[in-house]
Amino acid sequence: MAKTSLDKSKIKILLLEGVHQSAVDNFLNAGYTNIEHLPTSLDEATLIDKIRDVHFIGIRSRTQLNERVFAAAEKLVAVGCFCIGTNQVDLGAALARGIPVFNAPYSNTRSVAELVLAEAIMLLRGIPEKNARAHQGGWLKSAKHSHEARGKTLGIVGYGNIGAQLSVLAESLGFNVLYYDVVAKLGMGNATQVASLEELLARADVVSLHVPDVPSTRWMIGKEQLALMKQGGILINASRGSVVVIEELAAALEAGRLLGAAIDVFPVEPKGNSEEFVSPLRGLPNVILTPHIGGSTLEAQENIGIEVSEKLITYSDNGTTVTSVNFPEVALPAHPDKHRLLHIHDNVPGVLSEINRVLSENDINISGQYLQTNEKVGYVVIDVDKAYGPKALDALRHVEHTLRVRVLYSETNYHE
Ligand SMILES: NC(=O)C1=CN([C@@H]2O[C@H](COP(=O)(O)OP(=O)(O)OC[C@H]3O[C@@H](n4cnc5c(N)ncnc54)[C@H](O)[C@@H]3O)[C@@H](O)[C@H]2O)C=CC1
Ligand SMILES: O=C(O)C(=O)COP(=O)(O)O
Repeated sequence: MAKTSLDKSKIKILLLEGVHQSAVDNFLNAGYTNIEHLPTSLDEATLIDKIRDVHFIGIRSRTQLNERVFAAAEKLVAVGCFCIGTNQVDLGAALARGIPVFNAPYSNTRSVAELVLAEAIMLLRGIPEKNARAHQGGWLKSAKHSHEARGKTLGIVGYGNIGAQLSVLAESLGFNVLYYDVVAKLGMGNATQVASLEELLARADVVSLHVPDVPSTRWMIGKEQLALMKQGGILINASRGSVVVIEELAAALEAGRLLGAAIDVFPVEPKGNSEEFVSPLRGLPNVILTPHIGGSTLEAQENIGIEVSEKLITYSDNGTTVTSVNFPEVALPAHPDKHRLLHIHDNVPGVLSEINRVLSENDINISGQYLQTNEKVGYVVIDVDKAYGPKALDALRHVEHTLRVRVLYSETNYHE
């Protein structure tokens, strides 16, 4: 057996941003004991310093994993985003180093949808201002600008998991639902897709944004789009702070063009709970400001902790990459009597035949081989009956275009 193997207690796991304890428990139960669990994100310099000997990192939406961080992450095997969005990770930089990135695509979907629905009702009734006044001893009893949700039109921009979940909840309350998406999507219930963002903005009483942070959504709602919204319309953004030009939203609210807004995500967010939150929206009436807590419920966080840690453990133990957001997806059987080689390489012609030539030259008989590729990377998993000797491993590492080689030995679950 190769002595270069690493046992589970030596695999270092760094969990940032208060990832739920359920993740720590899962890692411990799976035999991974070298875990550092921190309540906050780290600034770039500290992260670069810390990540050098880390094998698995778990983050949420705040930690930026950019090219500079990946360049320092010499031992990094995989990344877990304990959230939905993965825009904080340079997925290309990870892929170029053979590092799969996982997330939790559904675990906080419901939490966001529930919050948005509640905010829509609160804003339609002018509750933020009435509530603030009452706390100050005021009494704003009036039906002016107060509306039922029933019969109003909710316009959902981005009809993915959250948008569709919101659509179902909103219809049950009596909203008519319209949605705009760049992809043709099946509408839930009676929800109807419209052909353009402009049409949605013009027809909706409440507009809610549920798009990812991608180039096409960056600053997609600014002065021009706000001007298309109905007089007295409502805007809700619990997607990403880069989607709305916040100064232009503040201007529309101040001018009385919009009745209200609920904003959970901001172009610049405080790094932690002790830093001041600065925004042109502060102090505006009928504006709900929340500190990026759309997905922050105990239920969601516990489920996310379990889901993402399981994906990292499965990849570590077995090589499966199913649901990775940047990597070829390979679903692998268990390998109790087999030694498993994970070979990650640039997706160029000839690499697989070169790998097989090395195996054949070293008299290694293949009992199972699984290959998936994406545009950039090939991921081949090879099960064999006898351990890979150091000579064969060395040759496999030197196959041209190799990005990374890992070995999972069957008897001891040793990893390289
Ligand atoms: N506030 C919070 O705490 C949370 C925020 N989020 C944010 O919500 C976003 C949406 O989450 P999911 O619904 O799970 O994502 P999803 O990927 O299921 O849906 C996104 C939808 O947006 C559509 N889309 C992409 N570009 C578009 C464009 N230019 N115009 C219109 N539609 C476009 C996609 O086709 C897709 O249907 C996440 O990417 C994340 O940034 C997610 C969870 C919690
Ligand atoms: O799931 C997401 O994309 C979110 O925005 C939630 O982020 P958080 O885990 O609260 O930092």
